[in-house]
Amino acid sequence: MPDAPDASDVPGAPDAPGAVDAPGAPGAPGGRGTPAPPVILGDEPGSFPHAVLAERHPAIVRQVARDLPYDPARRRALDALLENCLKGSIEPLPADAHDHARWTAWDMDAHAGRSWFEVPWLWSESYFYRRLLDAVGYFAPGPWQGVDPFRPAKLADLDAPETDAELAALDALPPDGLAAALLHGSVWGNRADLGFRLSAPGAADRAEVPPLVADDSERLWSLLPPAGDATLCLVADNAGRELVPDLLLIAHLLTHGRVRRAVLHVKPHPYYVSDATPADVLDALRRLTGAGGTAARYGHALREALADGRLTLRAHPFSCAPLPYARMPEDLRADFAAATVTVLKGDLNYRRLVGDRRWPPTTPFADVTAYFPGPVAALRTLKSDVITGLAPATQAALDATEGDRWRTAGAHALIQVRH
Ligand SMILES: O=P(O)(O)OC[C@@]1(O)O[C@H](CO)[C@@H](O)[C@@H]1O
Repeated sequence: MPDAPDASDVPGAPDAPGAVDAPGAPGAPGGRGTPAPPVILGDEPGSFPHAVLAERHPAIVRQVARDLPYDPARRRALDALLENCLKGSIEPLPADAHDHARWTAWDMDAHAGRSWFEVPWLWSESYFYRRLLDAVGYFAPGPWQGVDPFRPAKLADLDAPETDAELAALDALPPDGLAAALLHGSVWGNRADLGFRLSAPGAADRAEVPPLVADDSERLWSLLPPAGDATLCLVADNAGRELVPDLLLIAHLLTHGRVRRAVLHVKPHPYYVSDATPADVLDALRRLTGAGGTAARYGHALREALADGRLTLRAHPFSCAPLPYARMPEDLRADFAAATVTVLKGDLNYRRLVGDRRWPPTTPFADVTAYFPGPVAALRTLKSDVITGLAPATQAALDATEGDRWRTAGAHALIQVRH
């Protein structure tokens, strides 16, 4: 299902290849004189990025082959992808691929011919999902066109009994605590990431409501005063049990007058297993309206807001780009610039926001996001090495008690805001 061209298809667009990815390049996140450290690659055996390429991706291919009755040709293509990712080199998209020009603008030629482990990890992960969609026939005319290979896993998650319990719990919350509870629900909902659970089974349940390592929630609320005129842009991450609390938060803000208009960005096609697409938004709305109580009320409020234009859904091609947001195209930049605040959900969006680099954890969040065209907030559980904005004492305490594990285990979270 070809998606619409975006500004980055235009030669010379501001996100031209190489513009800001090179360490220390002008305009690289790091702004205000903070030199940019090296971009993270997947080439170090034993490292988290290496394990994602060598272990998580094969597990994802096996899951997809198990979950849907693909025909022999599709299965051979999945096997070939696996072989290529582990032992081969990156092959460019076929010249007639609908998004060939876009991927060319997104550095494809620079990385073709190299091992998947030797190019920026953000790039190789993203390209893996693009190739996986090719293997299952997602873009090609035929019976599998537009069939989400991750839909069985996403629906199982959405329909899990835990979701019923979470939705019913809403009715027991005191009205004056609802906004804070929904914000925290949205943050911790980010643990419901199906790719992550494949390689860290049980991780999402292990920690007992662990503390936030940074909490700028007061700053976030100050941007959204009651009876204000705010436009909220929320860049979603996962479907199912993360999208449900995200939607509840949006519904609450809209119905309580803290936000006049909301824009919800989702992915134009399946990505990183559980990332939300427009179809997943409809599934989540169905789940809400069928639940009863506050959840159903909010579900109906969201349907009305979509219908009358107070809530807009976007599926921009750059949402599936293998690049940092510093290279976003002009139309997306304008969207974010028009928002009172843009809330970016999840680990991958965090990596793209600050740059997928080995930042010292105490690097100021405001510095690395200075390029962003308006106030920006990150709501994320920690599932990869990238981190900025920690107080020195927080980093010291985490290192002392957990070694390096706190960075990737999904047991900590953060709310960071730059005005
Ligand atoms: O963006 P999300 O859903 O919070 O997390 C995505 C994730 O599971 O995938 C990447 C590794 O593949 C990491 O950034 C992170 O662990």
